[in-house]
Amino acid sequence: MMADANKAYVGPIPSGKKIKIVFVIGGPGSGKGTQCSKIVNQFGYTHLSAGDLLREEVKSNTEQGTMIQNFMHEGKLVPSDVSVRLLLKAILASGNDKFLIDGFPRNEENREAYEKIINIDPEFVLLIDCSREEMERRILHRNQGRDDDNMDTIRRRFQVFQESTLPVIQHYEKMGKLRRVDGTRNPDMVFEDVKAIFEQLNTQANQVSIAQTNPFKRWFLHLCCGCFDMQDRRD
Ligand SMILES: Nc1ncnc2c1ncn2[C@@H]1O[C@H](COP(=O)(O)OP(=O)(O)O)[C@@H](O)[C@H]1O
Ligand SMILES: Nc1ccn([C@@H]2O[C@H](COP(=O)(O)OP(=O)(O)O)[C@@H](O)[C@H]2O)c(=O)n1
Repeated sequence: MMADANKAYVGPIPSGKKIKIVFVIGGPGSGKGTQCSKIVNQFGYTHLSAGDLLREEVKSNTEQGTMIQNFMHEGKLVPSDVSVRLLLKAILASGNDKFLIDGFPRNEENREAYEKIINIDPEFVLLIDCSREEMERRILHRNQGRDDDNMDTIRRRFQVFQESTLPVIQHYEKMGKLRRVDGTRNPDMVFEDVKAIFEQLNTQANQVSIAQTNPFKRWFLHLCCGCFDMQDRRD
């Protein structure tokens, strides 16, 4: 059988490599990319945008690129095994061990394909909430020359968000993994809330590693937390 370069085998991720994943989801134009670049600057994650990876693939002028372009032009979701394999390839190519996956999963099929192919439990799922009017206004002013930023395609993308992404949101909410921020405010204000969520994750991770590695520090931490507890009660 002829090897097809576009469907070349990728993966799996070496077991034993501890990788952190955070999904960033929200409607089109909610500010996912904008917040991701702030998170990258402050917390050292690698930003992987499913949409950007697909747009890169379109530029390759392959049969797969043309297929992707047709889906994106209509505002439809590209088949999940394509987007998941692009994500896997990008994770493997990066030296980093923590990733923001932006614009993914967008439907249950995306989520299931991810669980089958990559299967790294996300630390949490950041949802950027924004009103439709505000998202529409932002997209129409985005001015990045994207051929899907036109009124007909935007309508279809909103419909996909309502019908296909909401079940994914509900899934992670049930699992206690959803962290929701109000994205209608200005980018710095939104980031204040986003930052607090990531800081909380760091604090939890530090406490776990201290507790695992050093019994004296564990005792000290316990003592401090006890003191802070008492302080709180006094206030
Ligand atoms: N909080 C915000 N307030 C106003 N404009 C914003 C905000 N966040 C992003 N934008 C602008 O809105 C447009 C869409 O943002 P972007 O981050 O590309 O959204 P998404 O990745 O969710 O599609 C961009 O032009 C961006 O500069
Ligand atoms: N998981 C994904 C993400 C994006 N896409 C495609 O990429 C398009 C643009 O997604 P994007 O995340 O770059 O942009 P926004 O729609 O969020 O503004 C979507 O409308 C889909 O056609 C996809 O098929 N599957």
